[in-house]
Amino acid sequence: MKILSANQMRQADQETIKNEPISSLALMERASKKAFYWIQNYFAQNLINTEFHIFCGIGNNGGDGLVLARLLSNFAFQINVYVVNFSDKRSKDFEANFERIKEISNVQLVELKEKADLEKIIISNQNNWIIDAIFGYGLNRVPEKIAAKTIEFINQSSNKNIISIDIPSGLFADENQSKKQHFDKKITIKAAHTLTFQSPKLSFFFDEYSEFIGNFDVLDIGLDKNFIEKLDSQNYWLTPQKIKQIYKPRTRTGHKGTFGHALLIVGSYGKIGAAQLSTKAALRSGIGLLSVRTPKCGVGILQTAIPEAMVLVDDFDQENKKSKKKNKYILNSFSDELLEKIKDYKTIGIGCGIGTEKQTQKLLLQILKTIDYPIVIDADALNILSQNRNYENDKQDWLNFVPKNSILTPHPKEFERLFGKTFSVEKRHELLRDLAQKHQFYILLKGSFSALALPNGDIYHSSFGDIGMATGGSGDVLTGIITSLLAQGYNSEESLLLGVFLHGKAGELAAKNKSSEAMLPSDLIENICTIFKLI
Ligand SMILES: NC(=O)C1=CN([C@@H]2O[C@H](COP(=O)(O)OP(=O)(O)OC[C@H]3O[C@@H](n4cnc5c(N)ncnc54)[C@H](OP(=O)(O)O)[C@@H]3O)[C@@H](O)[C@H]2O)[C@@H](O)CC1
Ligand SMILES: [K+]
Repeated sequence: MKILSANQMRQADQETIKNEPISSLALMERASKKAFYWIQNYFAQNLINTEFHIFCGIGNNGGDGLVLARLLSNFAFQINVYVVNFSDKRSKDFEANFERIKEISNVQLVELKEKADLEKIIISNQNNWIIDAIFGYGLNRVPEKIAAKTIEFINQSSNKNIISIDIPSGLFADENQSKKQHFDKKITIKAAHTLTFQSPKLSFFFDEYSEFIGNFDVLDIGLDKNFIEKLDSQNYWLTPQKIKQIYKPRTRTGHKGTFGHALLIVGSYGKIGAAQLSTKAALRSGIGLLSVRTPKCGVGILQTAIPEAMVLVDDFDQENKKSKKKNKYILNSFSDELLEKIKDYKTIGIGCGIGTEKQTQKLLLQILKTIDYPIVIDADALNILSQNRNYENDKQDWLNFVPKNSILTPHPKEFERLFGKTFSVEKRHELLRDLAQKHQFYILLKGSFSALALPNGDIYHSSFGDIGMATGGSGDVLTGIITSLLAQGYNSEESLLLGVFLHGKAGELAAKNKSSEAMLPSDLIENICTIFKLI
């Protein structure tokens, strides 16, 4: 699904009004009704006992708050509406709804002009909920005066039951909105739920902002689909619908060769667990044949634990004879014969638990210089790349040896080591896009919302997953999955998107069954089976 900018939302709003046609007042009613239905469904029988405190700005976000107040007044116990008078420029549709709300008896209307007005507000924790309709996508500078005071007041209230309409007030929908000002943490609503209209906003996908957004739901308010189709956007939200288009169900015919043969280069002494996790995950994700290269010390462990995997043992003994330096605890560089062999694999996944020893560095360089097919580069392989950046001489910058269409999977720290620090998350987002375009590879920036940057400049954002996945080993599982999909003939884009989906959904299921605290990366591997069946 396209992620629309605030400007595009405004255009879509105008086009819908013109083409449907519908008045802007009726569109506001329709949008707010969607929010009302969500609330009705969420509270169910409790709605009648709930007291709402609805803080409304004076623009259309505030207008939504007023409509919501009117609709809720038929069901809820008590409604308090506070109009935050941060400006005299009340919108037309706000005014229209303001006139209507005055007539409703169980709605208490309070106008806020200065800090002293806030001191009179009492919000208890018992069955009291706050609705934030102060600013929507129209926010274009950091709130001040009464708007700032109100937001601080809400955040300081002990009541954390906050629902934000469209976007938490104080947060910019996207960087273009902000006139280059950075948002102020203290003056941004911390919502438990955000009910957003038509399209999620870009800022929802930055981990740094998730404490403000809480859980978000996108409400379809029927904006002009044809117009949205034509809008240019390079930001997407990864949806199950997209995954359905990618997934290729298997037919009756086919053999193990049909589903590809990959090589995983993983593990070192003390990190054979990483090798096991990536290997198991690759096998569970449908690969035809899997070979694993792991240090000699890991061979027995791997062969015992995972009989389905083949271990590439060629040249271990030969190498040991040749050079005393070769060591059984780390991944050593390959012999020429072995290097010749690796040209035949469909793909390679390299990095999980490999360490950054000199010999292992040499191995990575050999691989990058030998093959021309896309591979998956993770963890220590990324760290090795970052130790071998050369900004003066392109020919010595290892990043330039990465085969086109390969997939790099850094977490934010690895990203920073590899590509440098950025001033803000928005800048990092643009850097991510530029890098994928410049180098023509895929970058998966991992996080609780992962960003998947494609060489054509598009970025997909994934909201699949669970906080329980933030643990050692989770990334190894993902590398195994993506390598497996690449080997099966999914192209790099498909492997990346489908891989992130399988991994994220497997994590959600693990959290559901075992809790975010107790789940393990091994649980993700077991759950891949169920997730395949759900696509
Ligand atoms: N998309 C859709 O189709 C639909 C959208 N709908 C709703 O409309 C919302 C957008 O409404 P909106 O454009 O009226 O802007 P909103 O966020 O209410 O702000 C009001 C005004 O505040 C001002 N302002 C900005 N920053 C400021 C600051 N720091 N301190 C003080 N003032 C500040 C700024 O005006 P300015 O002063 O810059 O001229 C701005 O115009 C949207 O989020 C959704 O809830 C639905 O109703 C129907 C369908
Ligand atoms: K809001």
